[in-house]
Amino acid sequence: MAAAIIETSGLTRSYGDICALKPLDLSVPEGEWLTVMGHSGSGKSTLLNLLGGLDRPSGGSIRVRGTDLATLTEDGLARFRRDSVGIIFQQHHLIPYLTAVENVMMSQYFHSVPDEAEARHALERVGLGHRLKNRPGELSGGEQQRVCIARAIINSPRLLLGDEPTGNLDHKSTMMVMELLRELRDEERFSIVMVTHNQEVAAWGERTIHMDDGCLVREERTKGC
Ligand SMILES: Nc1ncnc2c1ncn2[C@@H]1O[C@H](COP(=O)(O)OP(=O)(O)OP(=O)(O)O)[C@@H](O)[C@H]1O
Repeated sequence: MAAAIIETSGLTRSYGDICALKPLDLSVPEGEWLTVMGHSGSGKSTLLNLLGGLDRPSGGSIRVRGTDLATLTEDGLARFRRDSVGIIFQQHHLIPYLTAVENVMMSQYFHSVPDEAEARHALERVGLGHRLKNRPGELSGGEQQRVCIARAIINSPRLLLGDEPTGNLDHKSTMMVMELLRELRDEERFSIVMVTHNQEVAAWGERTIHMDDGCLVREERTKGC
């Protein structure tokens, strides 16, 4: 059995008197593709934000590759986000007046040093070698999401988090993005945790957990890709 990349114990998150995440024990083996499903408001984004070090737990522990995120300082958490995770959201959050390659270089700037050749290479890997100089408004929704994937993988993260990354895409673009994620994951062997409402998207993962009212209520093995 592979070592765990994620290990949570009694993990909780409350916002005032709203308990968005109730004590959660979750273990994700290195290399697993895990899907998170559940109704709106069931705590999926709350969990993903905690795993990505974008938010801090109210209680319990959360270890990613052995590091207890609750013990990190703000700087330590920023380093964790920079070095260990890549995150893709439903909204692409690209800078509208920068080209595709400049958008990827902007994220390199926060990681280390912008390197245009490396940014071009990342865009070529996601099939956008011919759209390097286009701005987000000139790209389709699927292409914009591929820029986001290039941006998320530029630093070779061990964990890729997706919060409804295909939520705004039509079926064809969704399948292209999923195929791309599968290829990249086969090459890089990173782990994936992906929130989705789409059963077809969930089938690409190896395990699905179902959330309801802040609790993990059920899990199942899925087909995998
Ligand atoms: N910053 C916040 N402040 C207050 N309440 C919040 C905050 N973030 C989330 N919540 C509440 O926590 C609960 C879980 O929210 P969360 O966003 O995790 O749900 P979700 O399953 O991702 O929903 P959706 O599918 O609609 O995105 C909800 O009741 C939500 O209103």
